[in-house]
Amino acid sequence: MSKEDNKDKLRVYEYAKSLNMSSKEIITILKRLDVPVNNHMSVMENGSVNKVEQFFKDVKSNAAAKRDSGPSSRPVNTSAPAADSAKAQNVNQNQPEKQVGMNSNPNNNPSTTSPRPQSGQDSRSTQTTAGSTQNARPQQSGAPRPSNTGGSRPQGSTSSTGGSRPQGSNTSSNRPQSGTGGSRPQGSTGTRPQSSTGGSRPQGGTSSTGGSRPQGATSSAGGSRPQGSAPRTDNRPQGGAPRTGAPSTPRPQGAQGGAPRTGDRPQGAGQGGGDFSRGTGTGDRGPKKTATGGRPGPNQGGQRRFDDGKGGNYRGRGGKNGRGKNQQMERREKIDNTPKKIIVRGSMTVGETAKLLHKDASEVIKKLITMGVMATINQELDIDTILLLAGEFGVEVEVKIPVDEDSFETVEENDMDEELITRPPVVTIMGHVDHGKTTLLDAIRSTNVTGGEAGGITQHIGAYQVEINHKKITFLDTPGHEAFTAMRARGAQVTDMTIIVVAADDGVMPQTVEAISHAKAAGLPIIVAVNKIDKPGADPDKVKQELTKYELVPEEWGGDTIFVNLSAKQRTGLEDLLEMILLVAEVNEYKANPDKRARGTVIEAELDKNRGPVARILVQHGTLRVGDAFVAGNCFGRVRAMVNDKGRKIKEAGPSTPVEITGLTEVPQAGDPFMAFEDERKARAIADRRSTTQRQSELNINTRVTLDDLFKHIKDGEIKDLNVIIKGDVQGSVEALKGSLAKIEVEGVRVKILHSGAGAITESDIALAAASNAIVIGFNVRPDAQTKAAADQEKVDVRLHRIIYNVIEEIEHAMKGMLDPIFKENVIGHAEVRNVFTISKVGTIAGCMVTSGKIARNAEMRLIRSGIVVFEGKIDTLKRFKDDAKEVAQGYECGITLERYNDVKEGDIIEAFIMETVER
Ligand SMILES: Nc1nc2c(ncn2[C@@H]2O[C@H](COP(=O)(O)OP(=O)(O)OP(=O)(O)O)[C@@H](O)[C@H]2O)c(=O)[nH]1
Repeated sequence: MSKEDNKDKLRVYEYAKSLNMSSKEIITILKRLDVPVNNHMSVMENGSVNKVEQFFKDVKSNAAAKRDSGPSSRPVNTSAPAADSAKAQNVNQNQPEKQVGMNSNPNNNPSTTSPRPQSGQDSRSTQTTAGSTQNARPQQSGAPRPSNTGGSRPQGSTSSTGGSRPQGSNTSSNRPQSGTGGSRPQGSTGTRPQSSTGGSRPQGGTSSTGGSRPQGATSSAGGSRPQGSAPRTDNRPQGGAPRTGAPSTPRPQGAQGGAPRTGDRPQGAGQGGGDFSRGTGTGDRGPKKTATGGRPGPNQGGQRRFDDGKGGNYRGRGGKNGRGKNQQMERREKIDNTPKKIIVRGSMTVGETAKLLHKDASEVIKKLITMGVMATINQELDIDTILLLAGEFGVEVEVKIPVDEDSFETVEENDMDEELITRPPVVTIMGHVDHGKTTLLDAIRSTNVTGGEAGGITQHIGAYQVEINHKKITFLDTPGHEAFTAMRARGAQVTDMTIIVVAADDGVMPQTVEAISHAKAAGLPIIVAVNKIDKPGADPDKVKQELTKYELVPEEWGGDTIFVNLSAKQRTGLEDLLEMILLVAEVNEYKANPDKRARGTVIEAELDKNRGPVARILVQHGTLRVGDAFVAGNCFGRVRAMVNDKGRKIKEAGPSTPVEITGLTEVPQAGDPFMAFEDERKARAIADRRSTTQRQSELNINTRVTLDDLFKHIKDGEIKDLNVIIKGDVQGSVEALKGSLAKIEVEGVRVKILHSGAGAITESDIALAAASNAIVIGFNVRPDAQTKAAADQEKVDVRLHRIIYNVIEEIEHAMKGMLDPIFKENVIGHAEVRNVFTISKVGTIAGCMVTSGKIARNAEMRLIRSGIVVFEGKIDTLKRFKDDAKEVAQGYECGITLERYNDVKEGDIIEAFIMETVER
């Protein structure tokens, strides 16, 4: 990987990570260098990287210069051979440079690191033995040791011996320096924000050797490291032994690993950390550090560093110092912890989102404010906001909305383009009675049997496939629009295109028009097959002419409808028809993903005497295999056997393949959705829940539109078109009605006539209305008993009229929400007549006892005698003793006179009621 490549779009945090430094450190350096930078997400241009690198170099050379001049730095270490130290020096000198190299390659850690591991490991292993043992000792012995470690190191110069060093006698003195430190040998000083680190060191110092050190080493070093490294290295060899376990450890590594390490420096730092901790492990802080340092993973500079950090925290906690520092560390960790990608399954609260992003809620809230969203921690964020928010943090989001598998037919699966393959189109044939639908289906089936399918004997399984030009077409075997629409009414969208068969000798007939309406209502492409052209008197052009009225204009006349002349009986023109089907299919690019669990629709199902429930299904997505568990409607099962339309047993069926399956527990209905599930238990549970839901929804009100609730649907924005089917006694009145309805103008909604025709209202009309959420208007026609029953069952609103004006007015009012209000009677109470007084000029007064509810002065009433209503009217006066009363409650006596009625008798019951309007 070239340096350049990696510099592309390099962000501060990435760069920092590559150096095992914190973003904050890099930001500080950048600011020092007057490079504009906002936060850890800021992009680092090549120039900035170079500046930082140069900075490191300078620091290094400064350090080297100091080192050379300052005699102090070299504590002499017993164990470290001179040669080593020399080596180490070199190494260190190199380090920064190499680091630089590294720096430029922030993304390359792995590769860069790779050499490192070995060296690291090597060194470590050696180290450990040398360093750690040695170190450990002194440490243990020396209580003070801890303190020093970190700080002393650089200064270690002062104290020469490991032993002494630890005591930090110096420490104190040195430390400060180091702390200040920056001053620290390397003069890197300034750079080091880590002087703070330096700070940490002391902590560490105090509390624990290793602990602080590593930190210091690792993190602080971060930026400074390079610098620090230089001197340190020097120390290293020497210090190796003496220097307390922790600190020294890395050194040796460095020494040994010298060469390789160089390159890796940054990681080296990390490793150093690791080593430190190890050293420590040997020493006091055993467990934690070991844990930390224990990870010898070669390339994990970064991780280690974390670990070190943690180690540091632990120590910090254990120790007395530096909560604040720990927090700093934590914060640093959090930054580094920012996930690359999160998975979102719906809206979440700010708190939850923050957690997912590994951020403080406050940080997220602040970010939201900058995005213009004021939110509290418990406020819900929708997916869009989460997407934006995550983007602000540079985090990628994958949205996974959980699927409600119970209503699997409504689940939309989005497949990637590359997962989709072209599937055969699914075709339905429709047309008027006797125009030749069945003959055409048979002709296609028998003449286009795929090669190799013996004898061409096909089995009726509700659909079949033919092949032409190596492409398949699936035909639904049940001709006629009723069956088609019945399926559609059940929510099944099975067909891709329709063939409308019109006999050339007969022309367009009522059911031709119906079929066209049904196909259009389903939004499907139409191909017109002009059949029976062999017959004398056949006039294909007349058919074309007639169909223009229904917006089916042939291409040669400037339209876009494909017409094919054929004779199903003589089997001519069939190929043309098939080719046209393929053409339409090609244009519409019907595709499906075969590599997922199967979904489809039940075309037919029955109970077979021998085989039990049998379902013919069309697989529409995925691939169905023998043995698959599935749900079909409210039934479930496991595919026991699968047979194709040629009667052959098959093991699997892909998209657009019709198959007959056995293995169901019950018989589903045509149009039921079908889906395979991972196991039978799940399929059973889903089927059970589906049937419960279905029972409940059947109890609930229908969702079909009626004129009574039309306005509500319009108000709720659920309806923009009022779908209407018009049937009239004669074509003339139908046309007149259509014309008038088209003129109705109500804002936000329009009348859409799905189908119209002369003749009685038929079951087919009801089916179309049910499938398309339409109302049916009958003008001077009525439905027969069967159709009426179908309409009741499907809850289709059928309006019967004899005067066009009334139809228009009713629909217009319904659209405007101006239909007369519906009144409902509400009985408020009963009173029994106990005495009757007749007073001249007043009339008959009924002395009553209120037996239930109350009697109100303004209520309406009916007088009931022996169960028969003898009068219905209004209460004239209502009195309690001599006073007028507004109402009298149950258990009280009252006097009542009725408006314009005096023939009240003892024992009569006065029922009071009020009329209330009911919201539509
Ligand atoms: N001459 C001639 N007769 C045909 C042709 N196609 C169909 N027929 C005849 O027309 C009659 C009706 O054909 P069917 O295929 O049953 O028509 P259908 O549309 O399926 O009729 P239903 O199932 O009742 O709706 C039969 O007697 C066929 O033999 C054709 O291309 N030419």
